[in-house]
Amino acid sequence: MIQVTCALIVDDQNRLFAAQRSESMNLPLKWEFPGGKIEPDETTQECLIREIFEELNITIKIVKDLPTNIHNYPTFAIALIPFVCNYVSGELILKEHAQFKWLHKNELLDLDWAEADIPILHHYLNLINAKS
Ligand SMILES: Nc1nc2c([nH]c(=O)n2[C@H]2C[C@H](O)[C@@H](COP(=O)(O)OP(=O)(O)OP(=O)(O)O)O2)c(=O)[nH]1
Repeated sequence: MIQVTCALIVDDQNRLFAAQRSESMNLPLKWEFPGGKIEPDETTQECLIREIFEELNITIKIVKDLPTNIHNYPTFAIALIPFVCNYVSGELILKEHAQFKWLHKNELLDLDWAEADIPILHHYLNLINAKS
């Protein structure tokens, strides 16, 4: 099973960052939380900070971990390890994705998400709805 970290990056208006995978990637044009596969000898947090810098050219701060979601796609299985994060610095430049959006909570479910992300999105929405 591949271990993949992903970032739920929240801005100061409580919008969440969503990125669309490009046509040439696995799961083409699906929306996801940016991140990537854990390399040997790095922690999940180190992986996520590295991946976000590689993919988006920004530095983030990890705020909180959310429960890992195990998902079986038809051809592979994934353990998707999510973290709530804040933007710290850097100009946002898309290095791999087709496009991105900053979305309010009521807009998030309209996107065509990668299947493994959907339980994570619901967990996040339950958390913030419980707070408000
Ligand atoms: N990054 C990321 N990948 C996801 C998410 N949901 C989901 O099913 N995936 C899948 C898509 C890919 O098959 C796999 C992650 O691969 P990736 O291509 O993004 O990661 P990577 O940059 O480390 O990969 P690579 O180019 O080194 O092969 O996990 C998600 O929210 N974020």
